[in-house]
Amino acid sequence: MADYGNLGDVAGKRVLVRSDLNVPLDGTTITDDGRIRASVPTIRSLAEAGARVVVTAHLGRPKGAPEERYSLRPVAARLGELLGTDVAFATDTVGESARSTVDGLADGQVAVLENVRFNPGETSKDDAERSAFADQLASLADAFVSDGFGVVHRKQASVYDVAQRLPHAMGALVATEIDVLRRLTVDPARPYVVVLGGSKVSDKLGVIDNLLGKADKLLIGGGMVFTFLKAQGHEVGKSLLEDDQLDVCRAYLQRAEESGVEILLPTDIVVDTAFPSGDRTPEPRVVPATEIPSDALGLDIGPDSGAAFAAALADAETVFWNGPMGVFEVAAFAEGTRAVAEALTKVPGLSVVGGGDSAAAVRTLGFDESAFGHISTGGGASLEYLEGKELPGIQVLED
Ligand SMILES: Nc1ncnc2c1ncn2[C@@H]1O[C@H](COP(=O)(O)OP(=O)(O)OP(=O)(O)O)[C@@H](O)[C@H]1O
Ligand SMILES: O=C(O)[C@H](O)COP(=O)(O)O
Repeated sequence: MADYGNLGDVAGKRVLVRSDLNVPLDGTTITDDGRIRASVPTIRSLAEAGARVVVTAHLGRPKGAPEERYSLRPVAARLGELLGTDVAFATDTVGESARSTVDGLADGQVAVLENVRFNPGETSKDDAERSAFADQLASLADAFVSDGFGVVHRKQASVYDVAQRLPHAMGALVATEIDVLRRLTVDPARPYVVVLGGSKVSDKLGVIDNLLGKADKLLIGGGMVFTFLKAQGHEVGKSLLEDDQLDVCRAYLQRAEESGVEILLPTDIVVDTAFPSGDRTPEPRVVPATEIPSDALGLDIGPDSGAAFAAALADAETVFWNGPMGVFEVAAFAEGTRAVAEALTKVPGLSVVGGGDSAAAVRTLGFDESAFGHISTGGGASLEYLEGKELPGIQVLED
């Protein structure tokens, strides 16, 4: 029998799959298809089991109305290439096109619906509006499979409400992601080292609060560094800074000292006088982290810091890394990220890379994905999991 988890035999059934196909695009060119590839196994196994697979997903953050640049059409085409089969595409989310596309599916065929965020009901904070949209989505299917791990922290119609309306199951990707992240929260093998970077500073400070009680070492790079350096009384020039988080950073440094957790900040920084853009040739300079000139901004951790971070990772049994160490998209500021990625490939224990940009960095810098224990498709979702927050898209499956 063609079983899919607790859904039983799915042959001939219309199965709505929520995937996270939110990939970076340059025009209509997909610059990193990692999330599409990660979504393939669940879609393929349902199709092979004879289901009529209806994929719903978002791309970017459109404001509840169609916008050509956020169309999933190129993503559906790439999915078809990866599956090695034609994938039908509906030009709306739950309208005429969606209905006729789903009606036209034979057993084992796959369709992708247009960007679910083109409908204002998807992300609405108004329960009635979200419910009405979820009713329409649910009417397109007989069962629901939740496989968009990157979006399970969102209480949105296609993630949360639709699961309340249909027999549902957790997809293989979500199950794998949760399994790996659980190993980071429940009795992780030690030493447990966490590396944090990137630019969404205030989003990520919350995770530090939780990790101070769990990790043995915390390595901080990327745009997060400067709020910490400033909190220690150093000048940071024009670097990324969240002034309203200075007290929070000071409190973390204090708590780390009291609880014996080692927080490693970079000792040298690669600076430039302007953020890289257009044709301007970067003019990188390495300066001590405590002496960032007033006209400069920090764009990467320096070589000494890269080596120190690598050394701190050398004996790690568990590592979680989120957020690049610098503006890795520009070669002059990619070396810190490369040093950390390289070190992660050598750790003796479990290494997890979490976050859309971190995963893209690893791939664009040419690392083989198999050199890492796990590359998570979730940025915000994996952080919220590690923060100990309840994820609505998981909780609804367990209810
Ligand atoms: N010193 C810095 N100053 C400004 N931006 C930086 C700095 N270091 C890294 N970045 C930028 O941070 C961005 C990635 O940060 P982000 O916090 O979004 O990472 P992520 O968690 O891996 O991704 P996502 O949240 O999309 O899953 C990159 O585009 C990089 O250029
Ligand atoms: O890119 C992500 O982290 C996920 O696709 C979720 O997207 P969102 O932050 O726009 O909800």
